[in-house]
Amino acid sequence: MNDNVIPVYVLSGFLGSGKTTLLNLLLDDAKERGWKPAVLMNEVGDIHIEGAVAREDVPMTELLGGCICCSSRGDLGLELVKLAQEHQPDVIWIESTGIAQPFEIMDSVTEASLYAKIELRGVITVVDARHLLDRLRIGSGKTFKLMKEQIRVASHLVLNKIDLVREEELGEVEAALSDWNAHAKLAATVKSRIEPDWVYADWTNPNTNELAIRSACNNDDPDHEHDDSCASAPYSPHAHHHAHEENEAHDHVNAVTHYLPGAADSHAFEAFLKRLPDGVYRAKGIVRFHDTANRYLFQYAYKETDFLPITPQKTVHDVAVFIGEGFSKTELRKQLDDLFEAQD
Ligand SMILES: Nc1nc2c(ncn2[C@@H]2O[C@H](COP(=O)(O)OP(=O)(O)OP(=O)(O)O)[C@@H](O)[C@H]2O)c(=O)[nH]1
Repeated sequence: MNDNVIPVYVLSGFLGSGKTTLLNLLLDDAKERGWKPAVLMNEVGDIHIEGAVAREDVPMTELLGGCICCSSRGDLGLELVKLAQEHQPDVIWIESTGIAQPFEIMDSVTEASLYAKIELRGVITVVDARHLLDRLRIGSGKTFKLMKEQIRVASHLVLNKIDLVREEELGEVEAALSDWNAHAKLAATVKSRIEPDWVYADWTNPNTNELAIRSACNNDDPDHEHDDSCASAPYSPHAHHHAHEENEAHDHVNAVTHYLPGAADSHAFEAFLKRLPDGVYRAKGIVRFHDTANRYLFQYAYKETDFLPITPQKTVHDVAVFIGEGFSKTELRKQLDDLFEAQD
């Protein structure tokens, strides 16, 4: 059994922005790398119309008839756990419906981390450049608000369909994106053509333990053509512009999943929760303490904490997850490691 943590990526973005196009590209790439991917899809209607993406070799779960962020939210977590346990994939992508609220999805993904060894590694939001431009000009409305929210929580922004806007218009949309989310990595694309390492750059492949970096935009490659896909890759001048923000970007966290190596002192842990920065909206996890007999399920929401003693019937891992923005992921992990020191 693969005992490593399975990375989960959420593909977000408004209806028709290019998420499925991106997913297809990522699946092709995964195949080339010899990875075993799995996909969780969600459609608003009752019938999934993206048959094009269905592949026999990729485990795929569909949540139909609702939006994963509301009616079938519990199902998302359950299905995710099932996918992880049954297939032990190397990576899971969740393609969310174009009208999903990203914070809610993150909440259910991190919830699933309590039951299976998975970790939310990124939220990739695909933005239709033309559509956003039109919405910017109107400047209000439900759709505009939702697009803004999806952009705000992204770790990666794919500004797609740039073939449909003029150069000066592109500048206008880019300015809006960096205004709403200065920390996300940004790539401007046609047909969502990114270089996948741009997404995986800091991900160590769980099966090989090697950093999964492969530069397809290598100019030494005799087959290399400097086409759109390379122009939109992180190695392009455009993306270099954002490269200096990369360290910061890691600290602009949407969600942190931290598997705990040992037990902590219960009072020290409570004090740690009380001291959590304001940017942490939500935390939960399964923890063990030196000074108590039980393991505990803890919940934290807007400064309120709750501990429930548990006796799991099945194997569950000790883990703590945090959702919020503008707090330091590195600092949080360090504090947790200090608290939950591994026992020999
Ligand atoms: N002109 C243009 N069309 C594009 C581009 N990228 C994708 N499309 C087209 O836009 C349409 C929607 O793309 P999808 O990838 O299905 O978008 P989606 O976000 O998965 O759509 P939903 O599932 O409805 O949310 C398709 O017809 C694509 O071929 C692009 O860069 N430029």
